[in-house]
Amino acid sequence: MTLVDDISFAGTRRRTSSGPTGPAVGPEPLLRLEGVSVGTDRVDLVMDVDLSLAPGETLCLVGESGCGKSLTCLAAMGLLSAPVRCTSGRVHFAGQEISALTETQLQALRGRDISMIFQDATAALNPVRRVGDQVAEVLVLHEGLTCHAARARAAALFDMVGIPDPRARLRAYPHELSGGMNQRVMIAMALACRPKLIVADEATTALDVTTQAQILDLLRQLQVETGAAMIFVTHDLGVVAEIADRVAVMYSGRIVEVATADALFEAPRHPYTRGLMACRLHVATPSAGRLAAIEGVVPPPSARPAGCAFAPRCPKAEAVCANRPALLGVGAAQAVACHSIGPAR
Ligand SMILES: Nc1ncnc2c1ncn2[C@@H]1O[C@H](COP(=O)(O)OP(=O)(O)OP(=O)(O)O)[C@@H](O)[C@H]1O
Repeated sequence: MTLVDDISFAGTRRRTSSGPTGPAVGPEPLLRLEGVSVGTDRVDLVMDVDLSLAPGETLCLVGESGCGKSLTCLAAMGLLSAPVRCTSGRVHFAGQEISALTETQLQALRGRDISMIFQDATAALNPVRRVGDQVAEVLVLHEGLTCHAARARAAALFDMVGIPDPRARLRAYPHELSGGMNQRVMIAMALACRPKLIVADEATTALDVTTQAQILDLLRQLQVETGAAMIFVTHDLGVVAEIADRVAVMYSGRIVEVATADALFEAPRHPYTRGLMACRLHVATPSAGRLAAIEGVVPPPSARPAGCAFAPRCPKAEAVCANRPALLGVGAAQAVACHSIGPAR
C-alpha cells in the first residue's frame, strides 16, 4: 500500500503531481491539514483529518448531513467558534500555521487570501446595505483602494461574474435580486482580492439547475484565470464529477475515503462511498437525512459506535469492524479506511 508519486488527470482536469490525501511531490501545498480534530469539551465532532491542497486544485468534500464537512472547512479557515474548537492537529496555509495566528492576522488572511462562499447568499449578505457597497468595502479594507476605485472594481467584478447591467446593480439591495444573482454577488465578493483559496460550502445547493450550472462554469473559469484552489462541499456527486480533481468522503467525523476524482468514480472502494454512488443512480433524493440506498442514518457524535462508525449500516460489516480501520493507501490514487479493503482481500 503506497501513496502515489504522480497522477495525470483525464479530460479537462488539471495535471498535477498528487496522491489521494494531497500532493506528494512538487511545490509546497497551499493548504495542509495535519491530524486535525474538532470538538467541544464534551464530544469529538471531527477526528484526525489529514488533507492537503495544491495551488489551483479543486477538492470536493462529500458525505451526508452531519458528517463534519462544514466543521472541517471552518477549521481550515480558523473560523471555529466556542464551544467548538480545534482540539488537536495543525493547519498550514501558504507556509504559515493558521492556529498560531492572532485573530487580527486571521482576519487579514480571510477575504484577501482565503474566501468563503456560503450556501445562502441572501442570508449571508447584509440586507440593509447595497450589494455594491458590500463588495467595495472588501476592496477598501484588504486592497487599500479608494471608495471610488473600489466601486469601479466592484462593477468590473459584477460584470465578470455575469451580473447584467453591473453599474446599476451595484445600487441594489439583496432583497431586490434573485437568489442566483445574490450568489453571483457573493462570488464577486469572494473573488474580489483574487484569493489563493476559495472555500465553497454548498455554494450551489440552493440554486436551480440552470443557475447552478452557470455558477459552476463561472467558478471553474475564474479558477483557471486566477489559479485559485478550491474546497467545494456538496452532497451532489454530479457536481463532484464535474469539478473535482480530488474527493474526500467523510462519514461521522472522519475521512473514510479520499481519491482522485477519476479513481473514485471509476472504482469507489469504501462501502459508504459505494452507497453514495448507488444513491446517485436512484431517482429518489435523500429525504429526512436518509439515503435511499443505505439503510439507517449517521449516528450523532455522542452515540458514535466504537470501531468503524459505518459498521451498523454496512453490508460488509464483520467482527473486525469493532476496531477502527486506519486510512490506508490502496493503489496509487486512493486511500480507504475499511477492513474489507486491502491488498490481502
Ligand atoms: N456548535 C456546535 N456544537 C455542537 N455540535 C456541533 C456544532 N456544530 C456542529 N456540530 C455537530 O458536528 C457534526 C458535524 O457538523 P457539520 O456541520 O460539520 O456537518 P456537515 O457534514 O457539514 O453537515 P451539513 O451537510 O448538514 O452541513 C454534526 O453532528 C453537528 O451536529
